[in-house]
Amino acid sequence: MKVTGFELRRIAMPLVSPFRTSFGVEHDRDVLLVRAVTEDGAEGWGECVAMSEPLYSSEYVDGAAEVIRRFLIPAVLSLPDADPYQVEVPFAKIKGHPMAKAAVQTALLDAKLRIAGMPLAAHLGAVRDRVPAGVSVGIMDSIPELLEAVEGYLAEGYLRIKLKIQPGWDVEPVRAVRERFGDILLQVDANTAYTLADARHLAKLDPFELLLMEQPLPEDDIRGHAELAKQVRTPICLDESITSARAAADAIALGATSVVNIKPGRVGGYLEARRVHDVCAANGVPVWVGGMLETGIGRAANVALAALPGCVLPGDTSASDRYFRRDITAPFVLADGHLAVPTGPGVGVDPDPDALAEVTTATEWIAR
Ligand SMILES: CSCC[C@@H](NC(=O)CCC(=O)O)C(=O)O
Ligand SMILES: [Mg+2]
Repeated sequence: MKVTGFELRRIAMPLVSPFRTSFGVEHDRDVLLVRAVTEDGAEGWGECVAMSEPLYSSEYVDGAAEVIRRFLIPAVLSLPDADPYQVEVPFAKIKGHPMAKAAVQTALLDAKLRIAGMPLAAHLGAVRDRVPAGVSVGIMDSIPELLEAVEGYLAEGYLRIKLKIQPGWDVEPVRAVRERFGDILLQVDANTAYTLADARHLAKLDPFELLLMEQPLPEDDIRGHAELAKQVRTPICLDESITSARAAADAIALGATSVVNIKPGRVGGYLEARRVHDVCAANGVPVWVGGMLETGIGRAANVALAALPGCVLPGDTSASDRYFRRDITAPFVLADGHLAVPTGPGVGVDPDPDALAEVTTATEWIAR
């Protein structure tokens, strides 16, 4: 596949409501989209999930754009065949920047699959045509406000609730949700906000029968998570720590995780995400697909990934209106608590030109 060039397009997507986590509050998404254009006029899209600031991980959107512009696109254009599998060879020489790599690789994968007329879901090995939807609920100013938000999401049909937690906002909100809504599927995500010294406190979550406790400790504290897993009954689920299939294998072998949140941007793309899925499946570790507040482009690809056999838990694959008043693609809409897996070739969705124009803040074309 010969690529003539790439478009880097920045879009500003306001959130329908602030989204608060242990590392900050998001009011809008400054998103970098990558569009690959091939010699015979095909195109493919990839969404870079890096946030505006390096708070979830070390990547941030301006930095990702620079790495894509200066290093990743030249690496692709230097290849005789801009194949998404082949670009992993030169990309491996460039240290880090998985979200930037994922955006470029996904644009190439989308183009390749559109040319072949193959849906991404089929290419990845999907076994379902719809996936159960969970929803991530941010830290709120009060318990009543939290209960109102959870009630709304349950009424919309979400099949699993995830609560963001941090020191000072953990046991009580979980207790309140459990007491109000009974035995719903419920889990928490700390985004690395605790230390091993908090083990006895985190064990206070055990009576609430949570599905999992996501990334309680810093992303590089694998030993700490293995120790914490011996002190709490709630299953530990790693997110930020799982940067590759090898990292997943190591964390599982060391007893640091018994569930894994798969995020293609965090591991460098959908091909590595499938490898993480396969390593976890081989070890009997359940996985689910996480989210980075993606637009319909990234959401479509995540829903395809969530249809793989090892994805046995609802993911953070919510409807478009969880975050956006208007998506840049046809919106993903909840149906009986599920999202339909796109059936079109590639990621299976296309940006609506008018919607895209409305939110575009910058665009640049980078050619051979
Ligand atoms: C701005 S927080 C992004 C990372 C966070 N993502 C979510 O909570 C789900 C977001 C979504 O629904 O896309 C996580 O650590 O899992
Ligand atoms: Mg998380």
